[in-house]
Amino acid sequence: MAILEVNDLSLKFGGVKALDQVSYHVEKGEIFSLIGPNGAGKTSMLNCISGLYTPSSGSIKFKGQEILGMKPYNRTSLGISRAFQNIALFAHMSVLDNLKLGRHVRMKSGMFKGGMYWGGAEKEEVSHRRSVEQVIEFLEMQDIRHTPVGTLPYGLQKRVEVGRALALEPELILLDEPMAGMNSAEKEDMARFILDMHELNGITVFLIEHDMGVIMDLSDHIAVLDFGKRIGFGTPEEIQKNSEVIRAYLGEQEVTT
Ligand SMILES: Nc1ncnc2c1ncn2[C@@H]1O[C@H](COP(=O)(O)OP(=O)(O)OP(=O)(O)O)[C@@H](O)[C@H]1O
Repeated sequence: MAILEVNDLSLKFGGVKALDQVSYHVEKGEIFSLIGPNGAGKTSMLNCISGLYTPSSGSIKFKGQEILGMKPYNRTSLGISRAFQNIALFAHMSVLDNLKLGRHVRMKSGMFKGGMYWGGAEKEEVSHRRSVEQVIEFLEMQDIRHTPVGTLPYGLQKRVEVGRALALEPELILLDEPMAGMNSAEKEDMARFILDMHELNGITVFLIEHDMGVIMDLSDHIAVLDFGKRIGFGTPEEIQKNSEVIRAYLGEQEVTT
């Protein structure tokens, strides 16, 4: 069953077609990757799914429901969360507080509502805490729980950014280059976390990544963009044999699977 269906999606910036009638679908429970050269439209696609950009035409359905026109926080409530390419955390706050705040600002009771319905807010606080603790354990961040995020090495900051999205308990997690700038040990850890979130927690993973070894190893299906157009869609084997993809992108990449 498709958890996400993107149909004929187009997005324009002035004369630039960032996305040009792109269609594909993501199966529930799979690891799906979107690849392509710099400027191909990958981040723009994530921005359309998470609600930061409004496409000029087309449709995006999550679990059969049209989500275009919905506010980003409503998409989060439905079960979509996102880790940003450029880390979107509060540098002076601890890992724990960043994860808690991530949930507070994106989930039901705001501070005002919390003050009015104390019982509800208290229950919610307990559920925030439980979810955040689970994420800290899952991503092996116990040792750094009280460390200000800004003092952590880059690879760990990326891990906290992924944790912030995971703490929202998504059904679909959007990961924008979660391994960019990491060394190979950090990449291996992140690849393991991605596999575990998918295998142990049944989360559907939507991944943007430039490391083709990682992509070919992890993905169930891949879509390829070039200048805003979809030039390939299939399994890693099919994508590696696709002559248009090889010409536009893979030819210049090192694929070590
Ligand atoms: N807010 C914006 N305003 C104007 N143009 C934009 C905006 N966002 C993206 N674009 C343009 O849309 C096209 C696609 O950019 P996008 O960032 O989505 O590509 P990408 O595949 O994610 O690239 P990269 O791999 O470098 O992150 C580019 O031509 C880019 O300049």
